[in-house]
Amino acid sequence: MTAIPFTPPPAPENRNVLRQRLIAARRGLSAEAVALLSEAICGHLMAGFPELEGKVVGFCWPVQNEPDLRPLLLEWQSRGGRSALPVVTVPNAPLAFREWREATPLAPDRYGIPTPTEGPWLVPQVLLLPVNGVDRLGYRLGYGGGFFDRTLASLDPRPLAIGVGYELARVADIGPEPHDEPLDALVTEAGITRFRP
Ligand SMILES: Nc1nc2c(c(=O)[nH]1)N(C=O)[C@@H](CNc1ccc(C(=O)N[C@@H](CCC(=O)O)C(=O)O)cc1)CN2
Ligand SMILES: Nc1ncnc2c1ncn2[C@@H]1O[C@H](COP(=O)(O)OP(=O)(O)OP(=O)(O)O)[C@@H](O)[C@H]1O
Repeated sequence: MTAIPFTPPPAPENRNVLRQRLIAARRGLSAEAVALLSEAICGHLMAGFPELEGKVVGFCWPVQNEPDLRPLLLEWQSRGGRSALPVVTVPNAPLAFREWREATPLAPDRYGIPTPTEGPWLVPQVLLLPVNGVDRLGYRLGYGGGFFDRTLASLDPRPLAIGVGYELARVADIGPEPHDEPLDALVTEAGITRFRP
């Protein structure tokens, strides 16, 4: 009998090991690589999701080599769209979102992530979620705060959830738990993966 190669999903306590490994791999990318990969991701989003350009789109300020989507958000703004950045009000709660424009003042939040200090609070119709890891069914590994799971579970209607990340974030199975909210689609430098219609 031939052995079938099979990597079992991580037990919940090993998610942090996987998360740290994937974050370290991304942090190993050069600034030049991040710029090229980010451009490719923005191109796929622009071409593949034309319906987003007039919407309220939540995204994340790029930290730790996350994809830089700012040029795309500015382009959508010029076409009538609005952009929003997450604001952690309290841990263990859904994220709030505040409008971001080029002139919006930002200050580091408790994690050091630049966050709007003024401007209207918005409800996103679409969320572009950075992924540290993502599996074949569209389950995502973030930083372990559970913020986006809580946010997706709390918003009605649920926003379209599009993961953004690099091919190096793909794993077979993150071992989803009941609270994990799957992505609708994933965009990497290689293109678009749709997980549900
Ligand atoms: N760029 C960016 N902004 C984002 C997110 C993101 O994924 N990327 N978030 C996506 O949700 C939210 C922030 N989520 C975070 C969750 C945990 C930690 C973190 O470092 N946790 C520490 C514990 C720190 C503490 O509790 O004081 C840890 O896990 O070691 C950071 C950010 C909102 N802003
Ligand atoms: N809807 C929810 N209600 C209550 N607790 C939740 C909910 N979603 C997630 N959690 C809790 O948040 C914690 C972190 O979850 P998880 O490891 O999936 O975070 P993550 O998706 O990697 O992080 P993030 O979304 O902040 O980037 C878990 O302990 C989980 O119990």
